[in-house]
Amino acid sequence: MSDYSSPFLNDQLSKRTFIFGLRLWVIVGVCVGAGFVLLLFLISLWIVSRRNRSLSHHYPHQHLPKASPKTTIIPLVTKEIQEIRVDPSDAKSAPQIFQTPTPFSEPEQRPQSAERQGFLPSPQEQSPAGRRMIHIDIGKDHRITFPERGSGGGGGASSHASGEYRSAEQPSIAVPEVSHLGWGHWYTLRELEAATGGFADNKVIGEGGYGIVYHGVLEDNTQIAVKNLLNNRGQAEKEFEVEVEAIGRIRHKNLVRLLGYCAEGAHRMLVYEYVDNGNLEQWLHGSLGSTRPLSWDIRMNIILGTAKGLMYLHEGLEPKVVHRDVKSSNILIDRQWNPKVSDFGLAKLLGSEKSYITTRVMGTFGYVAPEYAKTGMLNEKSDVYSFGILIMEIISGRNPVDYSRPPAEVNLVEWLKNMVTDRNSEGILDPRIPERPPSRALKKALLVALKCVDPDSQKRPKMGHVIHMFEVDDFPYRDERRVTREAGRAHKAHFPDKEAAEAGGSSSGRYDDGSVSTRVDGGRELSG
Ligand SMILES: Nc1ncnc2c1ncn2[C@@H]1O[C@H](COP(=O)(O)OP(=O)(O)OP(=O)(O)O)[C@@H](O)[C@H]1O
Repeated sequence: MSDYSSPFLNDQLSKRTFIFGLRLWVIVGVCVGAGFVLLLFLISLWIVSRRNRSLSHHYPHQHLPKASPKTTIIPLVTKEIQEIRVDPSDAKSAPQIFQTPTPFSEPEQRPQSAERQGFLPSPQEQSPAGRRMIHIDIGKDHRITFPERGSGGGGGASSHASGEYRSAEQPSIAVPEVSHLGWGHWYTLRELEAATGGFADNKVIGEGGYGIVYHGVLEDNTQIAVKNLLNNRGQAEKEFEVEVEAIGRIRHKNLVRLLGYCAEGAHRMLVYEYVDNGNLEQWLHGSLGSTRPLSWDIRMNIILGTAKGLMYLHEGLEPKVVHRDVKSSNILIDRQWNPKVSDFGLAKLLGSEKSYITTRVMGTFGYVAPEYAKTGMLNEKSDVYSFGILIMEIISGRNPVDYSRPPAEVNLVEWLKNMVTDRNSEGILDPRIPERPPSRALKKALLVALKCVDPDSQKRPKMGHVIHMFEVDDFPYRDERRVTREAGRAHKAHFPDKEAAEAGGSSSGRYDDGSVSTRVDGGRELSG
């Protein structure tokens, strides 16, 4: 059968056809080829349509410019996205997206959607040179372009900001040249060197636990404080990230504003607004205060402003931010005597309604809440405790712990409590305060301070309550008794055993306003 059909098939295929006299096998070959090409074309069409469908699923608003009001669009990128980072150590890394706390009380800053934020990465494209480009829109007029670095070459980023353009082909550096983050700037090392005279010694403002702080002036004459982190210390790099992510977007007139940061090679720097009137420690205990002591009104303004800054961290953000190192050197003062809380390096984000067990206890001796020091249990009430110590420091002009004083006065809380129980509130006042404050105002401030250092953290007021107590004018009639009662509680915070020993066979009775009196030391009365 095959012997017969083969020559027959050959004959048939070799016959000439009417199409240009071509042989049949040529026509068949052309048809098979054309069919194959058509098949490939259809397959590619199918793949493209599938890809489009998947994109429209992930980024629906790109294809739905006007979403129906009834349609809730949940973008892939969440509302909290505020920062994009490229890991300079990994040439192939994709931009990473971080979540940071969302301020509640600033609706105009609250991101409405990833679309409004302009954070949606556009599809990756091919550059003319064949390198992959990643474009990220970060605001109305801002776009960062990351060329993917090839194996041999350095990468860079171009930024288009309000007409400004920096070419991606500029000198090969390993990180973005200048970028406008959603909340601030990515500064280059070069820019910060230029601003600080090459990090000159005469530009050093001070040195803290995490690095040296320099004063700088940017090209546009903006004054800045550059904190150069010692990232060779394990903790500093971590603190850097915590600080950047936690406070980049936070805006409040009583909080020092982070303008941006620099991360080039091993360098890690934070760039802050420059606050130009020293810090509270310098005004209370340093040269600034000895030449021009702060008035009572200024001190009260500093207490109230600091309370407002802390209240914003605790009650105006979700998740809330616990400062963890409230102290006088972290309260900067501007020319209008407004306080600005600085140094969020110790800040740790907390989920609402729960305490956080920290990996290590941090903070500054003399300001640390007893429960925090003992257990590492941390919540915003630890800040309230430190704030209570700060009020005492501001009123008395004394350091929280001062070993140059007689033993009974070394600890500020103990000394202050003794002064209160001896009904000598006036003796607590910093003798350098030019004018004596009204007695009522002094007692109110002492009462609030003592409430803040209550040994029971649950009984400490929230910062919002603290502000209320300062602002309302209905200070309790029997204020003296309340102050001494709080003094008793404060004493227990530091010296629970000593208190019991001192009290010995103490007796107690109840006042008609519900307060309880305790007799100690053979007759001296503490109300509590
Ligand atoms: N934004 C700023 N504007 C002006 N001065 C600043 C600014 N930030 C910090 N300083 C000053 O720089 C110095 C060092 O500050 P830094 O916060 O690093 O350390 P610290 O608060 O003294 O100690 P710690 O690191 O233990 O908190 C301080 O004198 C501080 O007042």
